[in-house]
Amino acid sequence: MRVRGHNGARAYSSVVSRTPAPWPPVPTELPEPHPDAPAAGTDLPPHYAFCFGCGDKQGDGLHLRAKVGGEHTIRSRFTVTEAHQGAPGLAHGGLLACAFDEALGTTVGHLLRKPAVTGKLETDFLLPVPVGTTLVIDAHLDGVAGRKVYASAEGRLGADGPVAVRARALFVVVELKHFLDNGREADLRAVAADPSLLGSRPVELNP
Ligand SMILES: CCCCCCCC/C=C\CCCCCCCC(=O)SCCNC(=O)CCNC(=O)[C@H](O)C(C)(C)COP(=O)(O)OP(=O)(O)OC[C@H]1O[C@@H](n2cnc3c(N)ncnc32)[C@H](O)[C@@H]1OP(=O)(O)O
Repeated sequence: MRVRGHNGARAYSSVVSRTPAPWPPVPTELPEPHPDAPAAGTDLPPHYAFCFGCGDKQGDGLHLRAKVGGEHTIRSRFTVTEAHQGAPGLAHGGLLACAFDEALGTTVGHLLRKPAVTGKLETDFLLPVPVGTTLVIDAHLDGVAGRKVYASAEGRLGADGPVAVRARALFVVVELKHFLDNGREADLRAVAADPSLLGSRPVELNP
């Protein structure tokens, strides 16, 4: 969207501007790591076996794998397959956004040890990502303001390659009730019957 400033000069809304808005957009605090947060170097299990981002039981999913980097960072990887194409031989942008949603959500969930959902997700696609590429995503917890959690990430074409995608997101901390009230009953029952479907959430689900 193009808008005009008070002086008549052309200005662009943040939707199309390449000049990043201040981030985080509100004053935040960076919390101490949660005492139960996994240590640096820990390989994280998929959080849900049927998750499109990380689940083992989701055939054409992204199968993202994550490892804790430091107090406020997690590194994730996924390899683009033929099932992830948008244009011939190139990753679909929406699937890349999904990978960042997963990588950022994993960072928030594991480092804060609180359930949170994506409220807003913004992506900058800087380079095409070919099929066969392993995208290496470094995600950072940037700050917390009440229930709002801000996180950002950059994804490289291989560990030492150029940055192809950047993302910034707002997650909102929710009660577990959010999932119980809104999830499909059959899926909640399946999880209650087989808690191993949830990789890292030691809670009882008894719908
Ligand atoms: C014991 C636990 C242990 C944990 C262990 C962790 C291991 C797990 C590891 C891994 C985790 C998973 C990784 C998965 C990653 C993928 C995640 C997804 O894709 S989630 C699916 C997509 N997202 C949705 O479906 C949300 C749908 N939206 C909603 O349900 C609501 O809108 C919700 C909850 C986001 C907010 O609703 P309200 O009624 O609760 O709260 P309101 O007051 O509206 O918002 C709270 C604050 O946030 C701001 N806000 C909300 N949405 C906003 C937006 N889009 N833009 C800007 N601000 C927003 C509001 O302005 C408000 O701010 P003010 O407190 O007033 O300052």
